[in-house]
Amino acid sequence: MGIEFRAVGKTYPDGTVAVGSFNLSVPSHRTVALLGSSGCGKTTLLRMVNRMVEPTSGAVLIDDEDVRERDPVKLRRSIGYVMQAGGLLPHRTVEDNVATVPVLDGVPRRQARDAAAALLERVGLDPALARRYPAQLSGGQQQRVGVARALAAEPNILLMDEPFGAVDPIVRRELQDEMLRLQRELGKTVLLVTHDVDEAFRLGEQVVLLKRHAEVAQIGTPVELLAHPADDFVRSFVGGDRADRRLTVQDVDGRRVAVDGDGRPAGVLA
Ligand SMILES: Nc1ncnc2c1ncn2[C@@H]1O[C@H](COP(=O)(O)OP(=O)(O)OP(=O)(O)O)[C@@H](O)[C@H]1O
Repeated sequence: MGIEFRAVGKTYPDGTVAVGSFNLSVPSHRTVALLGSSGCGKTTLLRMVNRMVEPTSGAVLIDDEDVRERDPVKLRRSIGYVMQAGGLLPHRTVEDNVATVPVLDGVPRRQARDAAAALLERVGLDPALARRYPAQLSGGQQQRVGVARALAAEPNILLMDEPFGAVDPIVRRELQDEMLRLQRELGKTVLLVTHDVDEAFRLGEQVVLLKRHAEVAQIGTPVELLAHPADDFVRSFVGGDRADRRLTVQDVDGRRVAVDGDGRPAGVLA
């Protein structure tokens, strides 16, 4: 399932221009990261895919069909959506949070709960946590539940809005690794929003770096953005001018060690 943005614009009723005119093709089974500073329009773009926000110009297509042709409720249920801090329902248990959409879609509750238990395991959670409420979980566990919930309706498309933003860097890294593992197994079409360069580079096969009004500064693989930044804005955003990204090689007793611009070792070359 591919997603296409065709000259999409969004001006909110109060006159705020969130998105000028945005074009992008997200191929099936790929992970594309929308990267940019706060307020550049990332969330607005993401929400136009599942019609939580309607564009004021242009169109969003899924598999060549304009999403406006689709019933918004059905469309939303058919697309996984992972929000910052999990976005869980506080008064429902973990298993019921995960089972909510399948039950709405007509799956018997018992069956949906069994499927939820399997999904919790799949995202690396102990099924014993299924009966807890979200507040009884750590931030990282809540975010894993958020991913399980988004996967519960077996969507082909997964939208992720700063999904791992609310946890410390170590847990964040674990969640990113888990996401990469899951994505290798599942091969969903993933559109991810983040303001974190490292997250975009770790998870995104393609990275779309945005300026204000969702103007595209550059689209490319992480390697392309680092090696061939289109301009100073891109170079500065991706850290090409940052000492901790600039590596040199030093010979240490016959082994080649990569050292960053501040002299800290970054790794050993094989
Ligand atoms: N409902 C709304 N009404 C008016 N303006 C809005 C609305 N939602 C967002 N905006 C504005 O549109 C612009 C883009 O917002 P958006 O949330 O898409 O950006 P973002 O890149 O996701 O930012 P962040 O990373 O801070 O969430 C901002 O200027 C924001 O204030």
